[in-house]
Amino acid sequence: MSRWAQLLRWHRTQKEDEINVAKNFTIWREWVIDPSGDFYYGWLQFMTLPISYNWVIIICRSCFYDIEENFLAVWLTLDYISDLVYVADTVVRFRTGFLEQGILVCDLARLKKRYLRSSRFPWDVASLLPTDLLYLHLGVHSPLVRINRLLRTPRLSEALERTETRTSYPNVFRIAKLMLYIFLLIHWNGCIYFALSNYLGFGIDAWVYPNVSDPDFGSTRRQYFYCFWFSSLILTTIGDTPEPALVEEYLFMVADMLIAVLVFASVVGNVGNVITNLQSRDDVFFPNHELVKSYLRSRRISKDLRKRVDSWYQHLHINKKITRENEILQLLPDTLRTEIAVSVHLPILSKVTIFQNCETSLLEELVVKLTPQVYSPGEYVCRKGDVGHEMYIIKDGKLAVVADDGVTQFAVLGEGTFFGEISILNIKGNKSGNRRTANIRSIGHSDLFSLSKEDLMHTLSEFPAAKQLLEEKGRQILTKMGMLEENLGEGENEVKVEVRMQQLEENLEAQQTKLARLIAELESTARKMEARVDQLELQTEGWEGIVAEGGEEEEAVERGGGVGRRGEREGGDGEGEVEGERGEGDGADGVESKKEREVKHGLKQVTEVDESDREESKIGQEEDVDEDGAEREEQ
Ligand SMILES: Nc1ncnc2c1ncn2[C@@H]1O[C@@H]2COP(=O)(O)O[C@H]2[C@H]1O
Repeated sequence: MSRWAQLLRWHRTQKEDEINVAKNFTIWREWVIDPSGDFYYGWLQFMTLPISYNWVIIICRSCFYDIEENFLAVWLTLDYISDLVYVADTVVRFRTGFLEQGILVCDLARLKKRYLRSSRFPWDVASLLPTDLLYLHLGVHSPLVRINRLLRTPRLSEALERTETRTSYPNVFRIAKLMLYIFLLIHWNGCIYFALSNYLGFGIDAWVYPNVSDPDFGSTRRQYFYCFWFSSLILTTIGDTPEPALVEEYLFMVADMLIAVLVFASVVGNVGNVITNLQSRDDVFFPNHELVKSYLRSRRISKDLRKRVDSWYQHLHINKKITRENEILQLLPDTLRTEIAVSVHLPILSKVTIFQNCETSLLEELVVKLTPQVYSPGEYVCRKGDVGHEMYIIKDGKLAVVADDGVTQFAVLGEGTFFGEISILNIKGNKSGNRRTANIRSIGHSDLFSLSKEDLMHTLSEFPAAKQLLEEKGRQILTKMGMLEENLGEGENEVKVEVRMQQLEENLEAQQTKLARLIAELESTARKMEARVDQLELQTEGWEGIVAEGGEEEEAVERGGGVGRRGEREGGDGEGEVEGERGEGDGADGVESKKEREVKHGLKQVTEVDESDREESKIGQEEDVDEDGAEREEQ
């Protein structure tokens, strides 16, 4: 039974292994390199080795036969290792992704197509051509056939560029890069000098390399270092080289001197650049001291004040304090700037008592608005009676709340505390309004963060709890100083009564307007009623006439023998209503007497007037109800 179990387990592990292998294979097949990732960067760094090797060794082996012959096995091994790295680099090239609309393209077919079509591809292929096959024809001691390997140099430039952007010391790196180029140039020049000497004949004159049969100049090491020294004398324009005697020697010297001019110019330019960069970095980090100094001199500022300025500068430089952080970071996007500010300042801000329990979002909002400031010993940060424009948070140092004599200290404020909030918070009952309530003096050097009134109010408007805390602390200080209005409650009551009075006056005005409208309406209704009564009287008279004539007409119709007209006339209920129903008839049947029409018309008008009156009064009532309702709400 246990054997079966073992067999089963073995089978299961076998299967798992197979699955893992398949998985790894799939991962490899889909493996794409992010050009901004660490792997790619590491690979570029690695590529500098074979490229540098080829740059240094190929020429060296070609010119110094001893070096070539004595270490051939080493060179051949290194050659083919470097070739393998080149092949691997080509694979990396095929699998390096690129960004399309900000997204990394991982489609291998597209990556392949892109590389094949790129301008780099032919050069990479050329750098990998198996030119070593020429050894068969020229012999194995002809390393110059591998010169095509130098065509991978753009990879070296890419690696150096990447390092320059990544390193924290770009200026040091730039100088190192320049030195590397100069070394390479001197090396190549030294090698060519040795080859030329060999061609012309060692020791034929003072200019060429001395005779190699001389034991002092025969060793390989001596040969190389002599040539390197000679080359560096020419290329660094130090001179003091033996006079050339042959045309070839002159040509070599002329070419070298032209190159030397370029080298010298590029050295001076690059070093100058680095110094300027360092200077401009200092200018951005610290305000320009020289400029301020000359300004102070030209304005004949007192020695004492100038000394204070100097000591402030010294303090900044010695303690590496940066006062222009916001300016330095202003080119960064908001999110990055906030993150940097948070990581730099948040630990200090969260030490501040009032901000300790605040939400992180409030702190993050505040942190980007902080401006670092440095105060020297004895300097006043604010003076009593000044208008307050900002509050301060103490990052480092001690400050004293002092009396007007500048000596008597009421309180000492230390790291993590804040001040200057009272005059910017508009605390109710603050007798000093927006004026500073005290003098604040820096005891030693102090690092503060200032936060402008606008920024603080804007942030606090979204965080009322923090505002209350700040106000509470301010009120406590004001109460201690006796600068808070005590009859604040009475004052509030006065305000309330005034508001109530105003409301009452407004209500009264509204009522008067309404009354005037009602009176006007009443008058117009009375007039209409009078007119209606007159009309009714007139119509009643007409009515009587019709009734009298109607009897005669009916008699006449009956006498005519036609189909009679049945007329129904009903007397109204005092307001007068007439309804007529017509039957079928001919000729004179439908004829209405003039008087009858007049009466009908009159009655209709009366009815219309009556209805419109009713409508009006109804609307009037509704309006009244509305206004009453609104008024009640107001009250
Ligand atoms: N007795 C005190 N103790 C601590 N801080 C004070 C004292 N008096 C005044 N301050 C602070 O000093 C600041 C001076 O400016 P403000 O009036 O704006 O706000 C004041 C308070 O923040």
